Amino acid sequence: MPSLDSLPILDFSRLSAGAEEATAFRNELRDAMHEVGFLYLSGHGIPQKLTDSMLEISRRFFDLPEDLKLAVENVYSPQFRGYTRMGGEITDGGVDWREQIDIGVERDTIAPGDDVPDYWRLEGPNLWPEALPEMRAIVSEWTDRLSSISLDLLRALAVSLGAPEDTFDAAFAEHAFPLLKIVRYPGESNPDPVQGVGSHRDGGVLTLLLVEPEKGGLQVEYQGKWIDAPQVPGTFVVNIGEMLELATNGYLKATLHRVISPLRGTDRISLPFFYNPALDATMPQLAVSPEFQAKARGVSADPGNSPILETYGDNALRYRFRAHPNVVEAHHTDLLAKQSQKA
Ligand SMILES: O=C(O)CCC(=O)C(=O)O
Ligand SMILES: [Fe+2]
Repeated sequence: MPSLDSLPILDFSRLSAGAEEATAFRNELRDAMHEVGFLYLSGHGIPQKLTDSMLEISRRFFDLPEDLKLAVENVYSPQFRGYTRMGGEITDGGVDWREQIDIGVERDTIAPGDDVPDYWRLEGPNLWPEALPEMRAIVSEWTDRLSSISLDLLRALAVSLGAPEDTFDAAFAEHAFPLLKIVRYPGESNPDPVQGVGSHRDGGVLTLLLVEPEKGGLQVEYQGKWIDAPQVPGTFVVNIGEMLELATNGYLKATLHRVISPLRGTDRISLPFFYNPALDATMPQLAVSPEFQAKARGVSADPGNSPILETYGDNALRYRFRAHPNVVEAHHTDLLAKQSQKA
């Protein structure tokens, strides 16, 4: 593939514009996710009003007084939900210059036991800021809509690779484990930017990212170079996570990316949504047709050099341990020895 100045753009509405358009969309989706692993998705049908409400409630959250944000700090959540203060997260061995709130699926906690895998510790309630009671309903509509688009994209990818359309459905049907992060990158320096979030691959299946209008900072690796991926109006950035790379034996690519901090005097809000399967799901190995299998590259090395684990929950827990040592210290020191073998 020739060099690339910007990510490909694909119009999601083509998937429901007749058989021919749908096939063309699926093939272009597959090729972009094979070559680049990232694209902009337009035509997704999310009402602008909902997007505006999400960005507005996000900004209001970050504008809350520090003590109200710290009242929902992740250190109070064994499930790693809630607020991460500035400098409280580590990626690629470096400190990320961002604050965020993590919101997952609202479920009961699961009692520990000898036969209960450790990753079930990630199931449980969210921490919602009391000052913003309307946040819950907006976020829940957002995650429902994004889950539905994500599943359609997965089905399209399955078909495009010659596999049954429902290949991935079971892993998500009953107990999917999506996660929304609401993130703010403050502008801290000038002229030399700092690490907003360090270079990484996403650990799940598929990520849909909304960035505030007119904000840059996201960079995506392509052929050994960083490509800028500024916000494009009306689109989400969509990318492949490591579990989908694993499921396709590397045919679809989980691509390295990072965010460079904005300059002092500005900031940047983004909403990465990670569409993840049930914690106990193993990704089905896709029966990729021979034509594509021949071009599969195998699976990229995890940045920490450890193999991607087959069960999603094992990966999820490992990522959480790496990124949020304060939560581990408060709730999970009993697992430290076991986890450090997997790290
Ligand atoms: O904020 C962004 O633009 C991307 C964030 C990201 O890559 C992540 O949180 O995994
Ligand atoms: Fe990411």
